[in-house]
Amino acid sequence: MSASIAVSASNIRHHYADFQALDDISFAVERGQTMALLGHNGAGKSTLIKILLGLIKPSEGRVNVLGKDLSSLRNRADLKMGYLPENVSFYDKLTGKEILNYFAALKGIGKVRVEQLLQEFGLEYAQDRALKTYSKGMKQRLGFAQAILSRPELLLLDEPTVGLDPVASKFLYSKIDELKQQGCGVIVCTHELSLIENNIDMALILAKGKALAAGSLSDLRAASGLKTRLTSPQLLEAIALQPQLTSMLCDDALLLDKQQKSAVVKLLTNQCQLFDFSLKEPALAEIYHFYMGQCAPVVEVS
Ligand SMILES: Nc1ncnc2c1ncn2[C@@H]1O[C@H](COP(=O)(O)OP(=O)(O)OP(=O)(O)O)[C@@H](O)[C@H]1O
Repeated sequence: MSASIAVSASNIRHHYADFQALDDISFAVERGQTMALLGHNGAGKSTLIKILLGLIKPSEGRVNVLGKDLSSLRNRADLKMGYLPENVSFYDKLTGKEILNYFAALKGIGKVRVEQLLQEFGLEYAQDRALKTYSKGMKQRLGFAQAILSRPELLLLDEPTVGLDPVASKFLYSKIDELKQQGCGVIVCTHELSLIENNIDMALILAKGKALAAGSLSDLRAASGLKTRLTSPQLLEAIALQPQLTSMLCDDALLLDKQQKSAVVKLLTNQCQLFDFSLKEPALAEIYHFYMGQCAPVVEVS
């Protein structure tokens, strides 16, 4: 196992009684990389997170966290792993500082780190207030501070920005980026595709317990065959000069596959003197919907 791998899962299967929640899931996240864990409700994301945390044992398969095989590990607490659950819920009569001090004591971490985090997350002013007086964003920042108390080398985040305003979300992603730069591997489970798009290196898309796709964003984009959109205010004039482009026109854009892209850009700049154009690669949401469309419809049973 390479030392650069933060977490890897090999051929994970899990069933609850006779229901198969995960079917042959494999992936690896390197240190310094962020992987988005995506999928519909009930796809198996939380089950996978619980397996990575060692909270449930997979029916089959192996998990390696920071170079250690989870199944043979005696004390999971020794692993430098942080976790932010979907709904941060701490005892709300305690103050922010008491909560962090409580977790710090459990993990054998000194109070200086708590003070540093309260300051870093802009919670110093509210540190002596009971949690019940905190806003959603403040609770989330406190939850995130708790998750990184032990300076984790692997961080698992379940819907870290749900319900947060854009500034608060940006702040959390800037913190995630700092951790990445320090070599932390990060897995983010989220439905907020447009928000996470610029903050991830790879994605694992689950549907009904199976991996529909896994890899870097550019690999997923290429494998999907989704096209790049080229738009320009002078597009119609250019097409009048180069009528062979008409077949690529859809609505107000040229839809280009990987092979066509550089040839068309060359044609537009050299032959049509068109320099005012923009290229838009398929967004993560389009890629996600493309792969979801490959599997049979997901029926949600309540
Ligand atoms: N303890 C359990 N016992 C039986 N079935 C379970 C249990 N936990 C989860 N499941 C089932 O396993 C499947 C996957 O659930 P999981 O919570 O992992 O999905 P998810 O992708 O996290 O969904 P969501 O996005 O809604 O949180 C679902 O069909 C769920 O009903």
